[in-house]
Amino acid sequence: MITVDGLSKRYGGTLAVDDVSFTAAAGRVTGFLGPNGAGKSTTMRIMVGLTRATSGTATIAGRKFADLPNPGREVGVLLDASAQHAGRTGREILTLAQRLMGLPRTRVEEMLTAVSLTPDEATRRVGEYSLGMRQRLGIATALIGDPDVLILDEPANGLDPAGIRWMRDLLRGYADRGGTVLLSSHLLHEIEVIADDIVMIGHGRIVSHGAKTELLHAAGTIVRAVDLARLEQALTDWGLTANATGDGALRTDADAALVGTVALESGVALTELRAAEGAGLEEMFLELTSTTQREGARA
Ligand SMILES: Nc1ncnc2c1ncn2[C@@H]1O[C@H](COP(=O)(O)OP(=O)(O)OP(=O)(O)O)[C@@H](O)[C@H]1O
Repeated sequence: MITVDGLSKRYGGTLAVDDVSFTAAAGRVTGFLGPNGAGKSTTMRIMVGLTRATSGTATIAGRKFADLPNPGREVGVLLDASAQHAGRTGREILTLAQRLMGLPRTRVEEMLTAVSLTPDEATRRVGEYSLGMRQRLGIATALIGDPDVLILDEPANGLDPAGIRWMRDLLRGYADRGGTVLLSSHLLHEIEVIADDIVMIGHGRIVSHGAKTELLHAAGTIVRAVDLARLEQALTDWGLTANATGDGALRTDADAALVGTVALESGVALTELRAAEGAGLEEMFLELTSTTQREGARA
């Protein structure tokens, strides 16, 4: 289990991580989702002791990374697949990790097989690897010590759809055996496909956290009416919040039965009434992404 408690990181005038708290549970794949610059990498770097927090703590199974006696046996880490030594072969990189952690030599071949790097690929220098191959090698390095916890920053970058499916199955199996997985992505779809739980971060702050199924189903109701303005007024009069979706509908947090009752009482004819599956999470994420891009354009 990973526990992040009140974590903040300030770089000069930038509050990169702002009072972030969440847990990543054993047996679950937790997706850490946020647009570029949201604070994911900084949070993960703090978890593994590469960056010092301004305040707050991050612990793995109750201990700080620096206090773990043989960290690679407890936490598998992949922060930047391109940071591997370009002049070494894949097998050499895994052999170094195997020796450093005091593991049996057989682990190297086991890991090459687990991540589907062929014997030919294993003898090539990493400098010649595609990004997808580097990700596979990085995941092999993270897994070699048979740790209980995995921390992976954007591991799906550079993987093709088949590669993403492969990774999902690998992480699923790992979590089903009791492992804790925290993986980051700036793509909602990737997280939706892979994760059980989602922690969404924007501008350094957690904006949403929960089981994926709950987040996707807590999305409210989409409703259309012949007279949309009258329906919006009626919902507001009932103390409900209704927002225009931009394509001629309203989205409200009220359930469909309540929206139907309001419409009936107000004499408004509905043309559509349905649960807004997934839309809440997606809209929230799109909003975060667009504000980040607008700020990027201003900068
Ligand atoms: N070493 C640093 N010095 C100054 N500012 C930094 C440093 N590292 C990160 N930042 C800033 O902190 C904020 C969060 O960056 P971070 O890399 O954690 O985001 P991210 O969510 O991982 O984004 P990305 O997906 O683009 O890597 C950004 O505004 C970034 O510019």
